[in-house]
Amino acid sequence: MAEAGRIILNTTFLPSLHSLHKTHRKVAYSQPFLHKRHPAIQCSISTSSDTKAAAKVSETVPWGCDIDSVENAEALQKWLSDSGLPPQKMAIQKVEVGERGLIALKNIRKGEMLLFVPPSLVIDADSEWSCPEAGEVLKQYSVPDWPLLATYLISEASFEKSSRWSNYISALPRQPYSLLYWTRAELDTYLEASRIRERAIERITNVYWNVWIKLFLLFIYNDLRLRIFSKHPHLFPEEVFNMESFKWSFGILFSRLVRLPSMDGRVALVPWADMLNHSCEVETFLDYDKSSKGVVFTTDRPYQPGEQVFISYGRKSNGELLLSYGFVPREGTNPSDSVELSLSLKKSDKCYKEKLEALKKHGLSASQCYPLQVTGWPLELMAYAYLAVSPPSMSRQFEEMAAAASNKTTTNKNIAYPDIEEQALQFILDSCESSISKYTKFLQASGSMDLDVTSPKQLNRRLFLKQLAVDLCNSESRILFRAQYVLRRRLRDIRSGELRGLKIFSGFRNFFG
Ligand SMILES: C[S@@+](CC[C@H](N)C(=O)[O-])C[C@H]1O[C@@H](n2cnc3c(N)ncnc32)[C@H](O)[C@@H]1O
Repeated sequence: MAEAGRIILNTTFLPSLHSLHKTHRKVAYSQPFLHKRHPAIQCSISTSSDTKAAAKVSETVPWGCDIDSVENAEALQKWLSDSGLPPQKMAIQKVEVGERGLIALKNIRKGEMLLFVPPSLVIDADSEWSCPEAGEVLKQYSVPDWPLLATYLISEASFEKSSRWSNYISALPRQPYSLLYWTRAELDTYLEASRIRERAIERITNVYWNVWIKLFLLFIYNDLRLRIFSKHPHLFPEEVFNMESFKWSFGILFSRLVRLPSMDGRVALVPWADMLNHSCEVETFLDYDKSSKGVVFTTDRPYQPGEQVFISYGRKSNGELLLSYGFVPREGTNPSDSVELSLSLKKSDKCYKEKLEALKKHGLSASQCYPLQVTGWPLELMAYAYLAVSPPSMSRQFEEMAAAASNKTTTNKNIAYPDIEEQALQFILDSCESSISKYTKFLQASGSMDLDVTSPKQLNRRLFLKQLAVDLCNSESRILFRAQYVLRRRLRDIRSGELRGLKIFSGFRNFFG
């Protein structure tokens, strides 16, 4: 699950998950159906109509809370303290950035260690189930961590108060902010200009619509249903384990799961720590501290009482943050922001076949996306542009260009062909401008966009989604405008002959510096 692995919080902690298991508090387990389970909503799978999809959006699971509910978070805080969380220098509060977050109660120094969530309060693949038979069955089928945890969360949620995690689950958002909750129609309408739309559709596809089943076989609901749930309906009743409840649990995992790279990539939910919001201005992340035996992080700036404390979810673009976590940082605040620029070979190219063959040899295709940043772009992008514009007389260099265009090869990327440099830069500029025109069209239309709503609640949601889309488009188009400016200037210089022959553009990584 490379994609899922890429979007989880950037952190390394907990030396052994088996040690977590050992220290788990003993709980009185309930037998399936001795306790009444809370059914999740009934739903059917439909891909046929956008109207149906839009109607389904209001359906939510019957557990969790409103995304900004502080009452449930306070109950969580109390339960955590009673369950072994040591006194904290922070408290959960409503915040301006991120709905709820952790606020400093006292002065916090730079370099101070905070949190100390003990292993017994961490949820991972070894956590004990309120319905142990269900856990056993998933283990028998060797279900990987992501779908296992998704199923675990639903199972525990359905046991309501009899689950030891009921206070935690009650404080989780009923509808996490995630593109998973955007319908196909909403993605089409709001993210028309951004490449992130395709990524979002892929992700939704991964989780619900089975198109990438070969790649993510064990990670999707249908696979679990067909292979496991249908064979054990008494343990996994469909009124609890259905599309809607999986959408919720995957939404929770995408936005709150913490990676444990030092544990061979194992993953965990860390109550309390997962109340920390992301800031692009901090570098600190969650970790396991062997001496204090808890999940901690070390501040990289001081905080005064009342200030919100942040961690980093990793160096991600605004699009990636929207995709996984459902928010877009303020424009210009994210140094890791990037936009994907799509480049394609021209079908009319006399050497189309040869170029495509060379690309395929290096794992590339006729269309490739490369990330543009406000500070520059990868050398691979320039190599692809050289290949795309090179004439038949350069066919012997196709191989070298294709190799340099691939980030899978270690060959020299720093190639330069002064004779075709102008065409290559013009080729990139054309792609940039075609992308810019899509953004401009969207941003112009967004002012008068028909939100197509039938209720005030739906209006709020659509306004919120539209604002996210506008923020993303503004930040992505800002990068494209910067690239356009630099490319035009460079072309003007080349054309006016000032730079011709000087070959000073061999290193493009710091192109904008
Ligand atoms: C790990 S949770 C953090 C706690 C969360 N704010 C809550 O109330 O449960 C991640 C979620 O917090 C929100 N979030 C985190 N950082 C944010 C930020 N910088 N701006 C806006 N929302 C943010 C997003 O909704 C994200 O999906």
